[in-house]
Amino acid sequence: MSMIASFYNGKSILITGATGFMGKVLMEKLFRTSPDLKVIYILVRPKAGQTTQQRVFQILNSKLFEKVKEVCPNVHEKIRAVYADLNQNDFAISKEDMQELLSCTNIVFHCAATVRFDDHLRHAVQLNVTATQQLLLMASQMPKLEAFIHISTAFSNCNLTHIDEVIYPCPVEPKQIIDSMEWLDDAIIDEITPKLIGDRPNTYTYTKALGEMVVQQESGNMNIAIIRPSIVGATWQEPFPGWVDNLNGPSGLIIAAGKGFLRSIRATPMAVADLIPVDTVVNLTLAVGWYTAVHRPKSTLIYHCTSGNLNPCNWGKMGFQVLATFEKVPLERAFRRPNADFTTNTITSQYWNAVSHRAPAIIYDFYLRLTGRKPRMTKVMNRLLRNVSMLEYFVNRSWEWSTHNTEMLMSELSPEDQRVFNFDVRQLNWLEYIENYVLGVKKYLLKEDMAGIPEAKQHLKRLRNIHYLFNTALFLIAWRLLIARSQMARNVWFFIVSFCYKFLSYFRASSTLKV
Ligand SMILES: CCCCCCCCCCCCCCCCCCCCCC(=O)SCCNC(=O)CCNC(=O)[C@H](O)C(C)(C)COP(=O)(O)OP(=O)(O)OC[C@H]1O[C@@H](n2cnc3c(N)ncnc32)[C@H](O)[C@@H]1OP(=O)(O)O
Ligand SMILES: NC(=O)C1=CN([C@@H]2O[C@H](COP(=O)(O)OP(=O)(O)OC[C@H]3O[C@@H](n4cnc5c(N)ncnc54)[C@H](OP(=O)(O)O)[C@@H]3O)[C@@H](O)[C@H]2O)C=CC1
Repeated sequence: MSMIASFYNGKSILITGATGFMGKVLMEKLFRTSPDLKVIYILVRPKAGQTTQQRVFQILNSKLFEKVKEVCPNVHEKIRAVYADLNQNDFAISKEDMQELLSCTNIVFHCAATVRFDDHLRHAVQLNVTATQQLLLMASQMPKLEAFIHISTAFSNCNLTHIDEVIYPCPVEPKQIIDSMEWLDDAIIDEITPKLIGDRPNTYTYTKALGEMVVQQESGNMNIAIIRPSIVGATWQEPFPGWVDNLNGPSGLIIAAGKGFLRSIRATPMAVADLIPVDTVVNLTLAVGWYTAVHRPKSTLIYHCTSGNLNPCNWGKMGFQVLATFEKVPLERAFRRPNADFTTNTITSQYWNAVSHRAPAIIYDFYLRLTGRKPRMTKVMNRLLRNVSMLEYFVNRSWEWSTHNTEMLMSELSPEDQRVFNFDVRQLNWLEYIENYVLGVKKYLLKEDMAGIPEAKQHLKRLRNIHYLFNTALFLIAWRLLIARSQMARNVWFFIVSFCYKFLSYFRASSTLKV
């Protein structure tokens, strides 16, 4: 049997961020491979009109958990949702719940974070730094704690190009930042944010770097490890290929491209697309949890969970495969036909934004107005382009992450564990993975029915015809205007017409001679 799977049996595990993309896959794998685990405590807040219990119920009844229910039919009894808000003091956890968590927890997986790039620094610090500090304080009071696993990001040091499995200090100490957030007002924070984040592109990467420093400083005697995944994408294999349930990272752009909203992007085709499937990240996380608890490394080990140095794929190849998949399985009700132009030039990119994105949106809004409906496409397009501009930093650069610790861990696993908790990204076939990713976006994220594919293809044909018709009409109008205003255009027109006439006469004469 797998050593890692049996390690988690009988354990009480605390997960933050369990309602998130990665947290759900982590829970699913734990229940499926270690159905005899004692309990999983999850810190959940009510959201979107749902109580914590309703949220858990919804997760357990989702497609992702179908296999779990076969292996572990009493999964509902093994999950304990603890009301908690990581933005509040002591996470607003009740005294009784806190007592239970402190006395029972064996392993902590800290996944919760704000992953928004444009979050206000105060909020990002609260969640990614202060909450991490508070959780470490809680963990230090857990007598049965065997390991604390912190999920960071490979981009926490994206201001560097070569990144080792070490913690790089930020100029200002996290404690100072936490203190200053308490008394500075929003306007001053806005003013100092660019200076604080320095050459990082956003508050997310900066606060995740501060979070790592906090982990290092507050580790005390605990067995701690940090995992740094790169861009987390849909599942590769488990529990089934292509599962994804949020718009982060490439998923949102795949939809925007498939629906024909986004047809070009400022991106470097040869830059490495460091995607990593979410099940690979989860397998590594569970292996790290086991290794950290059992082998108790002397220092805090950092594990890069990246693909670029072992099995690189680039954005050009990815865009090509996304488009190829949309040829076979198009999305329904596309706005325009999918296309993926990559340009590295800012002026060309602005030109395409005007011609290929904004102009069609304006024309469509004009059509909506004419038909008595409310125009909305320009607004949607502006928002999309703003969002895309925030991702551009990551698609125009390549990074090198060293993966010594991750490779060391792989060599420590038994062949059975290497199979059950596979995180060897060298085995990943990119073309197959991207195709499944696109299919997953269609099925699980957009909830589109595969039976609608013929209609979607028909719709794309109609869009192609409209496109040809529109271009022909545009050309004729432009030509007509030109002829009316320019003698030279008239001469060219006369030349073309007489040439065609002569050619036709010659053709007719030669065919008459043959008869
Ligand atoms: C020609 C084209 C061809 C393409 C072909 C395709 C080829 C492939 C090319 C691929 C290139 C990929 C590049 C990826 C690079 C990623 C690098 C990551 C590196 C770091 C990795 C990490 O370590 S970090 C984790 C990742 N972190 C994010 O990736 C957050 C980003 N993102 C935000 O920072 C915010 O998103 C941002 C943007 C501020 C907007 O913010 P925003 O407010 O304008 O828009 P939102 O997205 O919030 O919301 C808009 C509406 O979507 C609804 N919605 C929101 N989220 C939802 C959810 N999860 N599920 C359901 N629905 C959701 C929401 O409810 C709104 O709906 P409504 O309007 O009705 O309310
Ligand atoms: N996705 C990616 O591409 C990458 C992610 N990572 C890291 O992986 C981890 C998980 O990311 P991912 O699953 O994608 O992120 P999600 O945004 O999907 O999930 C974030 C989780 O944090 C929880 N959370 C946020 N704020 C609070 C709060 N105030 N109180 C309680 N819970 C809260 C969310 O709960 P709720 O559902 O209530 O909002 C959710 O469960 C993060 O640490 C992230 O930095 C690293 C690299 C890449």
